[in-house]
Amino acid sequence: MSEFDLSKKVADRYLKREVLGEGTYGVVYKAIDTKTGQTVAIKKIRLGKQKEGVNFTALREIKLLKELKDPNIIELIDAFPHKENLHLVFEFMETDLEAVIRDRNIFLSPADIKSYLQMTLRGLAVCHKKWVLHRDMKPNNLLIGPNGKLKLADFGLARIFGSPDRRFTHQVFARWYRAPELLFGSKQYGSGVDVWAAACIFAELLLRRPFLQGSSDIDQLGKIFAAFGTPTPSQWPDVVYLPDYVEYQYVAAPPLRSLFPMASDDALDLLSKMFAYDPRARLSVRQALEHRYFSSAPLPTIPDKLPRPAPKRESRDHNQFEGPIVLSPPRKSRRVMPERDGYVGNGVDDNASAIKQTVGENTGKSDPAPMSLEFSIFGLKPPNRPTINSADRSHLKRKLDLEFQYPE
Ligand SMILES: Nc1ncnc2c1ncn2[C@@H]1O[C@H](COP(=O)(O)OP(=O)(O)OP(=O)(O)O)[C@@H](O)[C@H]1O
Repeated sequence: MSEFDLSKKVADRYLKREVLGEGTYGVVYKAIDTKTGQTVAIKKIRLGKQKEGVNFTALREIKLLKELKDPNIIELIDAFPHKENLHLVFEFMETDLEAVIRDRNIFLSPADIKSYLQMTLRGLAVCHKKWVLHRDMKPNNLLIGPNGKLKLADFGLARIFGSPDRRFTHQVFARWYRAPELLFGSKQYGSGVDVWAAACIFAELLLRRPFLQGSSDIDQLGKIFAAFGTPTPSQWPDVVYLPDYVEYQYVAAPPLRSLFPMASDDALDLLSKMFAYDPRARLSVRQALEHRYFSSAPLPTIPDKLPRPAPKRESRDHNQFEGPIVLSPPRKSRRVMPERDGYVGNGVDDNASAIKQTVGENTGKSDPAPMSLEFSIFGLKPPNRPTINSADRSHLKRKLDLEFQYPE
């Protein structure tokens, strides 16, 4: 059986039901695993033709998810290439935190807010322990399962950190959740960017609306300064060295209590420390989890007692996708996601190319299908697709080895 047939065999295992939505990297479908009867979500990622003919985002997501196994991190059940796409099979989640926050029929008690924040930070703590930044923390990337458990999802932008000279792009994160060092162009940021985003999510849980809704990067900084005052040299000595730093007119900080009138003193204390300007002074996720806010009354609500909206995953194209997965042909044009609602999209290259690189060991759920996660990306060669020569191949493999090296 050819490798193409093998990947088709794996694809046939999943009975596609309906479109759940479309994100930056592709469409997400609800599907049934005909082998186990389990409902799953399949993220179909177009394999873009990038410099060396590989979509690094997709490979990165797989690699990261394999390393990050935790009750508060979405489980990657399977991954397989088929035709022009990479399919990532995740456990199915009913809703997400954005839907909870927006649902006006839901009352969130202080204990409920504490519970959602605690689960968010626990998932993040696992990422940071493994030297991984999430880098796209926002409420709709925090999925909620049938038992109320919150899980971090969408690691498409996440990336390894740790090496002191490793530089990153600062154009990550939905703008409203972006830390000030990113807005000032920092390229050597650390785990503090996720803590800032988690603080924005905490604030959003308290306010029931996004806290800092900038309409541009400059406006985002303006919103931050209006809330916390312009940073003083004693608060953030190194800010002046950041690439895009410009001096702003001094604005004094209003009392934090005036912005969060209903929050407890402990909640405000934690919030202010997660929102510290200087990333070095900002609490780490571990420290945040040890804050007395989590041990003082009221204790966090247990997940399955948390209020949740009715499952929002309704069928948009019901019946249209019945039957085994039928994959659409590759799109030829380059698609650039527009900015919407303060969320920053990423350009996605839709042209397919040969997939390469062995992805590695299985994520757990036993699956004898030979292409399941263990698939050799180097080996896949769908018909009429460009191939790569061996020089390109070894260059690419070296690059990927570097890319995926985790610090001890
Ligand atoms: N495991 C899952 N279970 C159920 N629904 C999911 C799952 N993963 C994603 N979805 C849903 O599929 C849709 C698209 O998700 P995706 O993560 O691709 O993009 P997004 O988070 O909406 O946007 P962006 O890519 O810009 O962050 C969303 O409605 C999301 O809630």
